[in-house]
Amino acid sequence: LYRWRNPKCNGKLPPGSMGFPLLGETLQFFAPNTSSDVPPFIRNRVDRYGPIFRTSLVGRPLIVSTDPDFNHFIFQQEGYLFQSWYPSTFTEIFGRQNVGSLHGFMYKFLKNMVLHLVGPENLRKMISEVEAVATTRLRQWSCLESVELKDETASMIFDLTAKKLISYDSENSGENLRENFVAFIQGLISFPLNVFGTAYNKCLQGRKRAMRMLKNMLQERRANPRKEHMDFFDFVLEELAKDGTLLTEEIALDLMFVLLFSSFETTSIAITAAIKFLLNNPHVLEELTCEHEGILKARENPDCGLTWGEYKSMTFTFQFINETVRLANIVPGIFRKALRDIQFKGYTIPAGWSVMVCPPAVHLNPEKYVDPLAFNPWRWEKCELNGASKHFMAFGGGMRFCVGTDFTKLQMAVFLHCLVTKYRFKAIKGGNIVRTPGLQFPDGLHVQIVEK
Ligand code: HEM
Repeated sequence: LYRWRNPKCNGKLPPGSMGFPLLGETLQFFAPNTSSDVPPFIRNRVDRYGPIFRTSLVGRPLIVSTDPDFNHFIFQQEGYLFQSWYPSTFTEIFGRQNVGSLHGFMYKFLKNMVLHLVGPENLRKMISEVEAVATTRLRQWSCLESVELKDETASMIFDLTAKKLISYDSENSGENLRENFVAFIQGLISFPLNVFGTAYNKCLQGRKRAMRMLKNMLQERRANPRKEHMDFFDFVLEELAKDGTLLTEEIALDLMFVLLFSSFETTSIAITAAIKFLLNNPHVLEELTCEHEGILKARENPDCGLTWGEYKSMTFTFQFINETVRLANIVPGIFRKALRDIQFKGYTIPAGWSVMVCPPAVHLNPEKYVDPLAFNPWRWEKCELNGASKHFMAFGGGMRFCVGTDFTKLQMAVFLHCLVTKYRFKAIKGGNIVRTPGLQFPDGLHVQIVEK
């Protein structure tokens, strides 16, 4: 018990409690809460121990940071003192000595891939596609009494994203890839008890089935290769054919899984949260509608679709998006591992310990955001809206800054344009905030959408 509570350290550990042996403080950490504020687990410990504290989750020692300087340091030291987490298969395949170089390679591969597929050049071409999808979905939804917004937007965004990244077309596919992701997500940050019926078990099963589908798709593509590189599979097959590549089929499938997951779930939560904020703040809806109606009025040819110039002119919309992701805190924790003993502000973080940067604490800091729980897009007026800072990390920071940010913003802005110019909407039921340490969203928000 003494050793559990006082882990070995060549210096002074940050203060905190390691909880009970093995269990640590896992149960307290997983307790859901319904506030938009900093999770009570974090708030209570910051009050007691200060902005950097230690704890233990699911058997692993963890340092939690709400300190802007330490967060910044962690992001800047990516690959040197800290490393982000990737699915475990590659450690098993390669053994410990190669993990560093493989990790760097995987990161670059993933980043280049996303930039190829949904980077600036392709985004321009994508506007009309996103507009067409949003228009069709909204028309369908307006024929229904009400829609469960989170699920419907997730299905819309998944179709858009999976089509871009892996040419997956849900309508022409027998098995439903998204359903497997849903099972995976629901148990992603749950207590790791792998027995039939638990969320964790469903999560593992969902991942297994999704991986099997991706594997079949890759094999099909291998049998029918294409000349032009248009999606993730094309790039993977090219890389696999190279001599001396670090990529294996297994790693490629892992990356594909991570990418699909990190792209569609986040964006659909962001859109659902955006609508929830619009419902609660009619004056914001008014300003947003005004901006988008202005775009239509200024258009010379009313039959034309949205243009890149029009998209870039949506100043208030970009402020609105930033405020949405600040308050929604879609990614509640960003995890790293310390590669060696690290000294910071008099504390020592032992090598091998996990570190969690806590964006909600940063985004709800009253010293940086006046009245932090108020939804106020105007607070972003004249602020830099792209990139990250010590006080804004909804899309991460440093080397690992989200490569899908522009794609997400485009999808959100175009969807909002279609919504506010043609439809009215009202809440029918649900929509309370339910937060767990995993992904979080307004729970079961049903809205009715009617044509103007
Ligand atoms: C609202 C939407 C989104 C949010 C809030 C979000 C958030 C984040 C955050 C916080 C990180 C940093 C993770 C870390 O440092 O460990 C990240 C990285 C990343 N995101 Fe996003 N993201 C969003 C949308 C997307 C989309 C649409 C894509 C792909 C098309 C995407 C692909 C990625 C990739 C590839 C990384 C880098 C992963 C790595 O370096 O290991 N994200 N995102």
